[in-house]
Amino acid sequence: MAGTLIDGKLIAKKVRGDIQKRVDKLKEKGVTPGLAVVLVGHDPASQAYVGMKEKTCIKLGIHSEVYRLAEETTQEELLGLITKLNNDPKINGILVQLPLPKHIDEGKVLDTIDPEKDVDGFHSINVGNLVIGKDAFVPCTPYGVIVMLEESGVELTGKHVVVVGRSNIVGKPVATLALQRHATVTIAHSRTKNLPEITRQADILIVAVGRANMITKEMVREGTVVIDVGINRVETGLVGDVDFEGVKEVAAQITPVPGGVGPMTITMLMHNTVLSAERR
Ligand SMILES: Nc1nc2c(c(=O)[nH]1)N[C@@H](CN(C=O)c1ccc(C(=O)N[C@@H](CCC(=O)O)C(=O)O)cc1)CN2
Repeated sequence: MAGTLIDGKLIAKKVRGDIQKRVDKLKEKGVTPGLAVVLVGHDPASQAYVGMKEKTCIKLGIHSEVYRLAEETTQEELLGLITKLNNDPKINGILVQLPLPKHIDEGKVLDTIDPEKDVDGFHSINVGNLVIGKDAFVPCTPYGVIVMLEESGVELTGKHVVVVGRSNIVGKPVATLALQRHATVTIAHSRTKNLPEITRQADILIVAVGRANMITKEMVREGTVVIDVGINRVETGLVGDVDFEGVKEVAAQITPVPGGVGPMTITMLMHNTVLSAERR
């Protein structure tokens, strides 16, 4: 292997150590941070992620409430629960697991969460504040990507960051965060022409498109740092958006799947929940 591995599990463990200290400090002051997670329906991957969030809260001593609602829950019922959680002093963070069933308006739900408890950073106010550089909750996966780069000694200033994918959850916010750190940023997407020509210009390549193994060795220049945000379930198990075996031969540093960005998502959620409790 030419490049070195960016070990998400190891970095997540280190960051969680710091979060643990902050939880302990809050508890000394009589404050227990609290996170409420709402899951609608029975998507197996979502159920697993919610279980992982609950387990991590318990490990860190964060109060955890999980609401598992039936697939046919109405939008009004869901908004009612969010309003109740907005007014609950035990709860510092509220997260609605995505994706939601089709009959529910995702934007309406996310904008009903109190922006001060919006630990996912998906409320329009937090999205807007992030873009203009004001105080905001930073969405967990993009935040995790930036922390991984920083912990791996990768400087962003002046670098060409190419983001493949323009989702609200990952592509757009990670591009914003890289820009704030003085990178030159290109966002590529499904309609981008000559994608390999663009990805080969990257110093740092961040891929979040949800298509198994779509970034091949030929699309990556020697010495690039490659961050794979994709999690795709294929017959052989979990794979990313990057053809790991091929690309690792040319990359300077690369994240694996699993064990790369994934563990950082839940870690940064814990960070945001503790931050919300500290702000209170
Ligand atoms: N409200 C939200 N919904 C969703 C988010 C989000 O940030 N907020 N992100 C994803 C899912 N997600 C957290 O919710 C998540 C995805 C992956 C992992 C993770 O640790 N993955 C492991 C593999 C785990 C496995 O075996 O499946 C890894 O990559 O090593 C954690 C959280 C969509 N929804």
